[in-house]
Amino acid sequence: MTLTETRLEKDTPMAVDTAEAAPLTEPRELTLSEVAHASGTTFILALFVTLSGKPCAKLVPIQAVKQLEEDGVGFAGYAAGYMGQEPKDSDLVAIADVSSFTPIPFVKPGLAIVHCDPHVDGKPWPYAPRVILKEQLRKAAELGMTVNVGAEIEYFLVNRVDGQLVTADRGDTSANPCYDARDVTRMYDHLTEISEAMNTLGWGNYANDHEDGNGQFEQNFDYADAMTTADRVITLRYLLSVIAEKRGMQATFMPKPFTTRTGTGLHMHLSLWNEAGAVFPDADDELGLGLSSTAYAFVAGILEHACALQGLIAPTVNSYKRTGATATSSGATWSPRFATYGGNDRTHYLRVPDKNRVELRGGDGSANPYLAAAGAIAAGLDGVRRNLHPGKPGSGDSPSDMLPMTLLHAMDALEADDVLTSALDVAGEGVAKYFAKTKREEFFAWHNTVSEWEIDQYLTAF
Ligand SMILES: Nc1ncnc2c1ncn2[C@@H]1O[C@H](COP(=O)(O)OP(=O)(O)OP(=O)(O)O)[C@@H](O)[C@H]1O
Ligand SMILES: N[C@@H](CCC(=O)O)C(=O)O
Ligand SMILES: [Mg+2]
Ligand SMILES: [Mg+2]
Repeated sequence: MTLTETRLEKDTPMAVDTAEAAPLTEPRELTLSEVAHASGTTFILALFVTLSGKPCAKLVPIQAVKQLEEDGVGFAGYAAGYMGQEPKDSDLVAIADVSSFTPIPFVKPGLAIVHCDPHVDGKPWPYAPRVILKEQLRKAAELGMTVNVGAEIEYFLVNRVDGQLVTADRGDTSANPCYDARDVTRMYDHLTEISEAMNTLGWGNYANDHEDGNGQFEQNFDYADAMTTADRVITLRYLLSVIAEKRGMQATFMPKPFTTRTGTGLHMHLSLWNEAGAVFPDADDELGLGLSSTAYAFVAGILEHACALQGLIAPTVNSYKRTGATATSSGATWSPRFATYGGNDRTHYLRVPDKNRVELRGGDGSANPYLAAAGAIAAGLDGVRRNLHPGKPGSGDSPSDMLPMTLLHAMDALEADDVLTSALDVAGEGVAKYFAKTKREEFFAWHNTVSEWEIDQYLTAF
């Protein structure tokens, strides 16, 4: 649970005056208590994420930082929900990963977040999303590769008025609000507060825009290694939620909050790297995308496992109103219905914007970023190991490429897919079954609820 000085970014608030800490002859590892004290932290949110993507934390005062560093902090896993625990089970002990330590004084002066790995009885808990992603990164390392990921955070700013969901900016009602300069300006204080926070942290916020749906925004930050990006997605969702609340709004990452408007994606850009550098580019590519055979194999792996992967990157009932075979057509919503790939073309499941990366557009704001990255990497690496080829880019949609229509179809596909179930089952069987079972229950809970639509449709129909 330590951090080497050389990994600290100079311009982040956690940078330490190293002269005080140790001689500079060799990089030395900094402890949680050192980085916390050096950054003026007074309270730490020791945080882990459940399988459903809920951030859970205990607020630890600086006086107890040594205890957090040495023993972790305990949680009743069953109470957290969705962590594979029963009420009788031993505590989940969250062990801080100091490399994820992030001061967030923009929320409260002196506050920091540290992402933690839940353990049970001294061992990493296999139901913990961070533990699952770590295992997949270890598998990539066995192939001599590391994975970089860039994530795009889209969200709506909303309010509930008299039980109705409305956009927080009531003036934002244009038929095509995408990129509208006035909508961005009206939300200026919120957007710039988030932008400044990201840049203070050294994340490289480079754009903020109004998206395709009224009240929908996107705020971008630079890619990093897969684990860092997954942690940042969680941190940013948290920041967006609490900063929106400060202004009397709610930030929502729900995939499709409004039936008739564009949904909320979590696009993930992925690239592979080895000792020689970037693995994806290859100037000799005959198919014209500038990709190497390894990149094509990675693409082919994701396409082959796409239906099962949707179960991880589009994991709610609501997800299938944004994407999939029966959702509104792709041109209008920019979300895919078919598992296809192409060049710089946003109607595909996998888009290759340039020779350096592939963009996976199937995921949405309800995705757990650790499971989403783990699933995408497992699928892609399966293609690499088997040296698959995806065929020509841009070949049209065909019924055999259809993405799942509902969460239930996605769970069937997930359970039938050995590669993705083993990606979840890092310590043998259990997690994939548990995940699918819980998601099926979610599906039937929704299915068994009588909706307004049904009343309108059937009340006087017979
Ligand atoms: N080689 C790479 N590996 C992984 N991620 C990358 C790489 N190069 C760029 N990225 C990341 O890809 C993401 C691009 O997001 P951005 O929203 O700018 O693109 P976009 O997909 O064109 O947008 P949209 O889908 O909203 O039209 C950023 O997070 C960026 O840092
Ligand atoms: N909101 C779209 C993406 C829009 C875009 O490409 O910027 C989605 O659900 O994936
Ligand atoms: Mg974008
Ligand atoms: Mg995108």
